[in-house]
Amino acid sequence: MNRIQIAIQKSGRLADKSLNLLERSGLHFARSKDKLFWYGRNLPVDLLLVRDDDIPRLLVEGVCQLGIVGENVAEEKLLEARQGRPEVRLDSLGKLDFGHCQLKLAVPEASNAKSIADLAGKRLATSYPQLTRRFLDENGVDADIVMLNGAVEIAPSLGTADAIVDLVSTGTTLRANHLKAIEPVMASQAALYRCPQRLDAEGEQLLDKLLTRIQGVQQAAETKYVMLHAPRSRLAEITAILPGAESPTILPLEGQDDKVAVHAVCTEQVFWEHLEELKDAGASAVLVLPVEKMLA
Ligand SMILES: Nc1ncnc2c1ncn2[C@@H]1O[C@H](COP(=O)(O)OP(=O)(O)OP(=O)(O)O)[C@@H](O)[C@H]1O
Ligand SMILES: O=P(O)(O)OC[C@H]1O[C@H](OP(=O)(O)OP(=O)(O)O)[C@H](O)[C@@H]1O
Ligand SMILES: [Mg+2]
Repeated sequence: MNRIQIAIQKSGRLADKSLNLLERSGLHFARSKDKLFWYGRNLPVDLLLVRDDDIPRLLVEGVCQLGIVGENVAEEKLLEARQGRPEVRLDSLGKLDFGHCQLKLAVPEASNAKSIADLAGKRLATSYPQLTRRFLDENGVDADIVMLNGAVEIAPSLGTADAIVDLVSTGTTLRANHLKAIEPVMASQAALYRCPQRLDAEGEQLLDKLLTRIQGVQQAAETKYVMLHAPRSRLAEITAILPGAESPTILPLEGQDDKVAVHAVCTEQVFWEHLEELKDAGASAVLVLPVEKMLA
């Protein structure tokens, strides 16, 4: 059968987490430091390490069958490709819960602008001209877009733009450049995409298998195995506190009639607040363990 190629970012914000996710999904690659192609050792699945901007096109053209890229880049490149070919598609297989950021409209701290409407006729610097144009159009505002590939945040102080549309996470970059965000344009995180072309039956089966594994790893990341001792009389109260736990296992404790052991798979995040509530409800010996893999 043909091998499946997965495209991920070679280096940058998404690189390590993308590779880590695939490795935790049981894919092993013959790593090579300089090469852009890592051969899959245990499954017919290889890795292509590229600039993130190239990933959407590799998928659209079917050069790669799977890819991990920020929704911001996928959407920007899709809008760009659709200008010449309106039929172009890219199928998202789900968000991956890393690489969280927001594309935001920001202006100099001293500016009076409060919204995009206040920037009519002005210049907006961005690396995302398509998303910025769509945002302008949606708001019925006309403004000039100054395309910059990097260092967008210095455009206002250089006098080449009046505002920027750029990625923000902690806000440190904006603050360091005396800018303030005034409107969100798009929320983004890393997502898994597939090529729009259908593969042969074997290829589709392998894609399904990979997707199930990746979802299993993601679900396991949120899931915790909780073990505790509970007074029999407060069992209902205690199990109700366990977040996302369906039918916990109740086990007897040797020599103790009034206490039982409770084991539960919590599919939602377990916070310190939950543990404090459990303790207040009479639970003791509470253990929270990570879950490595899950298969429903
Ligand atoms: N500050 C941030 N916090 C979290 N995620 C971010 C942040 N900045 C960017 N991202 C996400 O990570 C993606 C990659 O960001 P990065 O800065 O590594 O891109 P790049 O410089 O374009 O890399 P490349 O060299 O691959 O083109 C972005 O497109 C976005 O989805
Ligand atoms: O709100 P913050 O937490 O400061 O994050 C935002 C910054 O992060 C990204 O750049 P990155 O640091 O990845 O470097 P780059 O500009 O070289 O891509 C983005 O382009 C912003 O500049
Ligand atoms: Mg890039």
